[in-house]
Amino acid sequence: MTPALRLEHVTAHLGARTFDYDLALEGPQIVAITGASGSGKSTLFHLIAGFQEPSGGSISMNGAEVTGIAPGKRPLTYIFQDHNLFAHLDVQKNVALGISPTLTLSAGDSDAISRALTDVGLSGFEKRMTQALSGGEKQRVAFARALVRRRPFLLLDEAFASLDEELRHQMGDLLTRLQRQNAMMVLMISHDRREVVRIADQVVEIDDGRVVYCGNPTSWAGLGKYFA
Ligand SMILES: Nc1ncnc2c1ncn2[C@@H]1O[C@H](COP(=O)(O)OP(=O)(O)OP(=O)(O)O)[C@@H](O)[C@H]1O
Repeated sequence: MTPALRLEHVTAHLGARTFDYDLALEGPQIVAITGASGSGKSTLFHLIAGFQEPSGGSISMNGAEVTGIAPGKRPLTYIFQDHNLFAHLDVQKNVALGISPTLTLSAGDSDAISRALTDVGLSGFEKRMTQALSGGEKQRVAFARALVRRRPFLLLDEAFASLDEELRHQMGDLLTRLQRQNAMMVLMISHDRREVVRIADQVVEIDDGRVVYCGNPTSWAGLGKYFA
C-alpha cells in the first residue's frame, strides 16, 4: 500500500543544524508530531508544506511527488498558532478566503461555506468580525476554512497552544470528528501528553532533526521522557 505521506531522506541545513527526515505514514489518521523544543518539528512541517526547500531527498503525498511544487499547489492546508484570520473581515469572508483569495464565489461556494460553519458549530456567525471572537471560535473559523479547501492533508502547527485546557479538549474532539467525517490526514505538532494519548492514532517523535519514533502512542517511551 502506498503511504499517504512519505519522506525519503529529506535533508535541510539551517544555520549550523542538519535535518534528515525519513518517514512513512498511512492515512487517513491523526498523527501527533512531538519532541523537545528545537528538535525540528516546525522544520519538518515547513518541508512538507514547501515553505522550506530540501537540499536532498523526496516528499510524496498520496503517491504523488510534491518536492519542488509551490506551497499553494500542495494538497494541504496549514493552520498556524494564530490561525491567520483577518480582523477586518467577517467570519464568512475569512472562510471564503480558503476557496478564493479574491473572494470571488459561486452560489455553490456560498453553500459550502454555510455547511462548513454549521459543521464547526458556528452557524449564524457569518457576519461577525473575527476580532470579536473568542479563542475557541477563532479556532472553529480556521477549521471551517480548512474544510472548504477540501485538501486531504491538514497540518496544525501548535494551533491549540493559546487555548486553555477545557477548550483544547473541545477542539480536540471537534478535530477528531472532522477528521473522521472528511477522511483527512491530520498532522499536529503537540506538546500536550493528554492530547496525544486521547486523539492521536500515531505519534512521530523528532529528536535532533530526525524521526526517532513512529508508532502507537501507548507504546511510545517518550510519554514518560517528555511529559513525566
Ligand atoms: N532559518 C533558520 N536558520 C537557522 N536555524 C534555524 C532556522 N530555522 C530553524 N532553525 C533552528 O533549527 C532548530 C529546529 O527548529 P524548529 O523550529 O524546527 O524546532 P521545533 O521542534 O519546532 O521547536 P519548538 O518546539 O521550540 O517550536 C532550532 O534550533 C532552530 O533555532
